[in-house]
Amino acid sequence: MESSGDDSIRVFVRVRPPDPNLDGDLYHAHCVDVTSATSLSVQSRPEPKVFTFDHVAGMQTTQEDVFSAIGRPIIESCMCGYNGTIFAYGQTGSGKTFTMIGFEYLFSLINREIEKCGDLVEFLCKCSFLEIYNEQVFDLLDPASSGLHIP
Ligand SMILES: Nc1ncnc2c1ncn2[C@@H]1O[C@H](COP(=O)(O)OP(=O)(O)OP(=O)(O)O)[C@@H](O)[C@H]1O
Repeated sequence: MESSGDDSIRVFVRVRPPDPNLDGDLYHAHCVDVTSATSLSVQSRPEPKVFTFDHVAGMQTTQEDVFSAIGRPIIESCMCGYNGTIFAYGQTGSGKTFTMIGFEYLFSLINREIEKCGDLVEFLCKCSFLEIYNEQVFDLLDPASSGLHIP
């Protein structure tokens, strides 16, 4: 999801390629077709169901493509003082972690600002990894975490 510009929430779908370890028929079986840059169709009877989103990225999409479409605009608007959230949602193994990893661009923009402004600016970056599983929130950076309380 992307929050920036005119729309407060944007929904971006990434269709992941099949696991290369799957054997023959399973590898080639699929039930989702990307029909345009904003729609996909899911096989169902009697006819496929079409869903539309702000953006649909097919199996060939690279990390760079996803980053340009989602990460870069959010990071740039954060550097202008706006709040931004990228939230990955999907079933186990659907590629949330794979898609979200990589923070270098944010740090390169911070370094650029520091070089420009020196001591006049200060940046604070915090990072947390949380998992919501079976309606419980886990801190993935704290192995002792056993379900965080939400007030
Ligand atoms: N677009 C992709 N292209 C190639 N491999 C992918 C892609 N997306 C995910 N994978 C691979 O699929 C596996 C599962 O992905 P990942 O761990 O990111 O899923 P997840 O949604 O974070 O799962 P979980 O909810 O269980 O943590 C990993 O081995 C990852 O490398």
